[in-house]
Amino acid sequence: MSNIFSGIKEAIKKFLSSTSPYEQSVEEFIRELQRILIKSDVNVKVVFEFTSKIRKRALEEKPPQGVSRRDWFIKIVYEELISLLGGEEELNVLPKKKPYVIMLVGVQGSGKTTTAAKLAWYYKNRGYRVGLIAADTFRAGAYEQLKQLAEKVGVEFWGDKGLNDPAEISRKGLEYHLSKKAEIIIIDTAGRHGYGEESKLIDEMKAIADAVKPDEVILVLDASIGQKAYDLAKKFHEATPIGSIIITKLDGTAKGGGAISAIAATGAKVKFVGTGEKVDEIEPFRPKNFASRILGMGDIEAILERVYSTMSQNELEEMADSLMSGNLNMKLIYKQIKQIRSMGPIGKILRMIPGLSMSLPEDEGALKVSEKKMDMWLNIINSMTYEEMEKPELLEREKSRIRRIAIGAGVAQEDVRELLNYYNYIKKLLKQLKRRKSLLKKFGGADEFLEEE
Ligand SMILES: Nc1nc2c(ncn2[C@@H]2O[C@H](COP(=O)(O)OP(=O)(O)OP(=O)(O)O)[C@@H](O)[C@H]2O)c(=O)[nH]1
Repeated sequence: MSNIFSGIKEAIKKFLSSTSPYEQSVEEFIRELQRILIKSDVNVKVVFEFTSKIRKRALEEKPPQGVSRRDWFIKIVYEELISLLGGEEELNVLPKKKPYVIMLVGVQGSGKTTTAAKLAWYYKNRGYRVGLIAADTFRAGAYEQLKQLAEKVGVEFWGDKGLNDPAEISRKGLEYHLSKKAEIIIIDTAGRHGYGEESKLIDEMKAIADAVKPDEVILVLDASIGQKAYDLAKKFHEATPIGSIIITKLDGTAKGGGAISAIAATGAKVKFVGTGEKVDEIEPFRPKNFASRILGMGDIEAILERVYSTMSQNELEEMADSLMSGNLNMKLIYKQIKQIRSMGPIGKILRMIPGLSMSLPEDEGALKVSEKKMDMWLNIINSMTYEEMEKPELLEREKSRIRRIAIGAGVAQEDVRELLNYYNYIKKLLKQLKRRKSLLKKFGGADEFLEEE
């Protein structure tokens, strides 16, 4: 099966093993990528925007020292794919307010009814009181289906088979659930009005939205929807502003490209994905995971790891340089603490300074700081004035500053003093290291000499 997943993986393999010049390999990869995406039902406009971004970056960006252009290119593709899928950030799927009214829209069979129940299950399990409303008056079975699912999940249900105006049903349902103190109310709407009656469906969505003023309209899309997705998403979006998207049936063999187009058409982000028919088969969408899956993470993991570790190595070196240039202040300490989690402790940075690694104390205990303490210290530095950050010595001279900073950061004065001690320790250490380095320089062959020491 040549789908979006296997196709792109194959193209990457070809790109990495190609012996053509870099620019030519990029062009070849891009042409292949366009072909795969269009075949997987991604809208043509979306495809060209996406690939021209990749091409531009691939030709303009210069990889940092130690990273090959081909590895850097893979990183570009990975990042652009994540951005196409909605960006690095995971969406917050919990409601911003209570009560929160969600209206599900989408064409017939996309999985709205099932998804309504899945959402009810998801939120109920996170402690919310959920209510469901059956406002699909077109499909005869929809009412019973949702009612049964509501029972299965164990949430309140509202529907009225005697009514045939979905807006009225929704309004009454909302009243009912509010009287029951529901915190999240989910409305399942119709997906069809009969052949060629699309405009009627869109009018109906508008009427429901007018009646209940939903906090969020979610477009439910079947992953296999195909080329129609882009236009369809646009149409729904014009009637009721789509806040987010749920892609269903991602467990199937769908090509999945249509869903990507819909994301681009609405500018909305994917909130959840459905991965099966059961009510618990729903999960928040993670663009990063999905991008990895498309690219075949196993294959590119080593490359990305190489690129990112070389990048942090370069940053480490930069920091070592600025430490050695002598202007140690709290801003530098702040920056260092912020990066410590991804790069390692200051001891590691100091060890990178050429020729000085051997001069560091064996026991790095004094250089180690717990994560909790790091957060506290960041707080403390944030409570300093710019002048104090530049010249921490001011705190030694005027003790009232310590008190003010402690109050500002909500910590004890002792904690401020401890940070100051750490700062003084690093300062002393740097001074020793510098003296040693200049002495060795004076007598020649410093670096090599030290390395052999
Ligand atoms: N494999 C799989 N099947 C799903 C998923 N979500 C829904 N389905 C199935 O898709 C079919 C249609 O789902 P419904 O929830 O009835 O669709 P609907 O959008 O409410 O349909 P209308 O009421 O006609 O608009 C059902 O057989 C569901 O079991 C999913 O994530 N994975």
